[in-house]
Amino acid sequence: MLKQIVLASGNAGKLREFSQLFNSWDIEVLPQSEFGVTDAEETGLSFIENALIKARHASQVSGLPALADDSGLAVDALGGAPGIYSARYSGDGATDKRNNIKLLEALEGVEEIRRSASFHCALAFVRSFDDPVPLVCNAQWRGRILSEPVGEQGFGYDPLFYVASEGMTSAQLPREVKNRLSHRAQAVAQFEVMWRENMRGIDLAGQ
Ligand SMILES: O=P(O)(O)OP(=O)(O)OP(=O)(O)OC[C@H]1O[C@@H](n2cnc3c(O)ncnc32)[C@H](O)[C@@H]1O
Ligand SMILES: [Mg+2]
Repeated sequence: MLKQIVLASGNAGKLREFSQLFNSWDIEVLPQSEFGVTDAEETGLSFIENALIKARHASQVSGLPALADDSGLAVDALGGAPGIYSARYSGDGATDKRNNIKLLEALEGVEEIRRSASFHCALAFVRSFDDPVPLVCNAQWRGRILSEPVGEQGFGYDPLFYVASEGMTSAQLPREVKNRLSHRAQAVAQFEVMWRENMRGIDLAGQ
């Protein structure tokens, strides 16, 4: 039986990674745009709260179970900023490029050893919009912010995020390597364990 869940995101970079990360699953993960779901207002104060808001919204509009990702970059020297505001960091009309420029400006003059940072990813899965027992996972990926962008792959802050174990930025990593190491990959691995424990034998919204 093919099970469908809605992926509550409008971010093309995330959607691409999720389609690779869920490639071997026996569920069909469809982007929210296919169900006419528009972006929810992210009013939470944590990645987890925002992930739940987005998942509940997508489930309410589509009538299907939904999975949402709320993620971002926390820079230690900036007290964890931009954090949950990563997508909106450069204000109205924010783009990945403008966000990266703003980050470089904020870190100007900060020495290499103090440029540590982490990507965070919270995933929330709800069977229905009012699901009282959502599945929630949270993971992080440590790195360091460079002084200029390097690499063409990935999206968002990837060109500035240096991964010491690989000796390159996450925008230089082959996609299968990012999909093994990243905050999102780790959160999906946690989600897979929860899914196996919780969803065995449970029909998704009667599908
Ligand atoms: O809310 P949705 O619709 O999913 O799309 P979004 O782009 O607004 O997503 P978020 O609210 O979760 O904001 C995530 C921010 O963190 C950045 N980000 C998240 N994961 C990333 C990754 O793997 N590589 C680079 N940047 C990432 C991304 O570029 C955004 O600026
Ligand atoms: Mg968002």
